[in-house]
Amino acid sequence: MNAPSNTKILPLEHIQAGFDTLREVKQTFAQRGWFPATSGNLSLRLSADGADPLLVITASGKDKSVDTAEDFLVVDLQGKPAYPTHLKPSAETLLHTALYRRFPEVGAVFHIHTVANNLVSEWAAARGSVTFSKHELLKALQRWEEDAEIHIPIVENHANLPRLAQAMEAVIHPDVPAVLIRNHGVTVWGKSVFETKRHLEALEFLFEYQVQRWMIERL
Ligand SMILES: CSCCC(=O)C(=O)COP(=O)(O)O
Ligand SMILES: [Zn+2]
Repeated sequence: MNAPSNTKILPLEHIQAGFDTLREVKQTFAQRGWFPATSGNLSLRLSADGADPLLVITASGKDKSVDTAEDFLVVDLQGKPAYPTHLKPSAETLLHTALYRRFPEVGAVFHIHTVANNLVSEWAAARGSVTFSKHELLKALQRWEEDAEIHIPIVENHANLPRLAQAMEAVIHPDVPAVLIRNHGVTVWGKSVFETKRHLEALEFLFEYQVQRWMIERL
């Protein structure tokens, strides 16, 4: 772990457990090719009850398919490192902190770039959202009704991160745990690492389904 031994912010074991948890997720997603070209970022809240305003987040610009001692750091809800470190938090930390501030129950936020999520975000950008209905996997997003549907909002890919965070904050809905960023990727959240991973897997399934469906329809 890259935290100095005199860290007073939380028990070191607690921080180490957060690093270990995110490392497992990082390895799983890397094996799926979900972090091309250093893209993607992961974070979790360092307390089960939301009392501690500290997060573990991936360091910026790392090859996320490789494990090193410098993959994660701890930041506060403003995205500032919680202890002196040469590591830089993810360039997209503001997107994570905006979600933790807005939803005290959010325990983890994941962001990945895939061809499928980029294609869907581009295809539906003019509408401002993409809708999925009557899919079994909507249950993984807490939609249990037979005629369930979900609208995933899409924002433009502003290069200015505070602007991108603002755009995302303007469209997030408490019942829809994801935002697509046009030709960039998807940011997904949930109450726990388990729930956020389930949300992301369900959404990536739906994005791939959509892309393959267009291909079939054009045959
Ligand atoms: C080459 S990826 C461009 C930045 C990005 O979109 C991303 O998800 C990764 O940024 P980070 O600073 O978290 O490594
Ligand atoms: Zn990104």
